[in-house]
Amino acid sequence: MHITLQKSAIAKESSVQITGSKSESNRLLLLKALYPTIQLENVSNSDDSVLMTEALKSNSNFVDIHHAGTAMRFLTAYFSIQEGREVTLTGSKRMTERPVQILVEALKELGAEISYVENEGFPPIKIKGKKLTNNKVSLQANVSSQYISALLLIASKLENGIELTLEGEITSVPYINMTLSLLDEIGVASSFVGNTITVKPNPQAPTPKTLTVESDWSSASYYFSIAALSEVGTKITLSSYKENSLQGDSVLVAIYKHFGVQTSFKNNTVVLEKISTDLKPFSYNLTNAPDIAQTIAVTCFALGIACDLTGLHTLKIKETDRLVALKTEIEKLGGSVKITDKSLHLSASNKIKELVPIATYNDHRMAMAFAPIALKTPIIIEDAEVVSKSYPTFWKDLESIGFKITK
Ligand SMILES: O=C(O)C1=C[C@@H](OP(=O)(O)O)[C@@H](O)[C@H](O)C1
Ligand SMILES: C=C(OP(=O)(O)O)C(=O)O
Repeated sequence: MHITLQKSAIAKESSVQITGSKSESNRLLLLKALYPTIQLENVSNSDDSVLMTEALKSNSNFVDIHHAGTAMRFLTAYFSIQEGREVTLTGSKRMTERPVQILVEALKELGAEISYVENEGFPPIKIKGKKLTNNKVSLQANVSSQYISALLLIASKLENGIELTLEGEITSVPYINMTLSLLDEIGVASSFVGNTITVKPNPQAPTPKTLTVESDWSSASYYFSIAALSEVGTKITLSSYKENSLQGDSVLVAIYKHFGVQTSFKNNTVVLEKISTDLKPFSYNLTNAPDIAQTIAVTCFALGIACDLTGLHTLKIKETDRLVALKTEIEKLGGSVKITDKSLHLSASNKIKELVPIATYNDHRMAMAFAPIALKTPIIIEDAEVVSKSYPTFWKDLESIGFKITK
């Protein structure tokens, strides 16, 4: 479904309720499968979390998790410890191009039995669930933190826990800390010192406990962008958020100050207010928050300012090669972008072409990141339904704050 976003202006004051964090949800869903006394509230309604829930419930020996990267990596670890079960785990065509070798090798070091069904290093994989008896493992930490979180999520169910040595520069660190914090909330002890993470064994179910998932900060990023492109005085209230988030993408609060957006926290909500139009070029290293790269690049383009984004080495193996996708689509709109395999440079420009069809490459974040352009000029978003990977009600929520959308 291709949609057209007419040139829009949003209400002076508006509010949106955003679904739970998909990262927190997919961790907690797995932990709930391991420790059923946990209860969850505000679980994400994203496709990725629905797929995770279904995969954990299913007794089938064939599990397809479509485009869900965290589900692919977390379930690889989960099925490795389901003694006596054999599962073939696969996903979309793109998923069969997203590497899992580092995780598979680490699990094998712990004693897992996993084989590749088609291409060495990539899904589909066949997992024979076993009791894993080793507890020491080292792995390369600069490709995806999801491999590390996957190991940590099952660690407390291993006889001797885990002692994990991280090699090389550690990428997406806040996601590792999120995993450890959630383990802590259910009573699993861990430490992260230098490049070593230790998780203590804990076979016991925690005393019944309800955990409330904070809403998704990556989804909130599109509203930061909308606020940045709106008139001074525009206010958007998002719920349910807290000031001390486990989600690294909450760094948006600091980043969007640069684009004139002031953020305040009030009773589980976050209020974004556009307060100034003083604009300067922007530089930032996004190693800790890769999922907001597209949002920021498009904000800068729409504001007409130059930006230098670094630390983007993980973008090439996400839903699509996001560096190439950003360059291609921003240039269709009239911008000028230079990329390497880990950085993006956008030149300042002051014209945006009208009614350009933006390709989304099965990537929810391409669709959502480009939508705020409609505040400047009409735009077409192709295959707009991709947003359901993380934020199924995105278009409805945009309409509710004043975007004019036609099919
Ligand atoms: O653990 C997680 O929930 C995630 C980790 C990040 O991946 P990488 O560590 O591969 O960068 C992030 O991009 C992804 O959307 C979610
Ligand atoms: C990269 C993402 O997800 P995943 O790796 O879980 O597919 C994302 O949501 O931006």
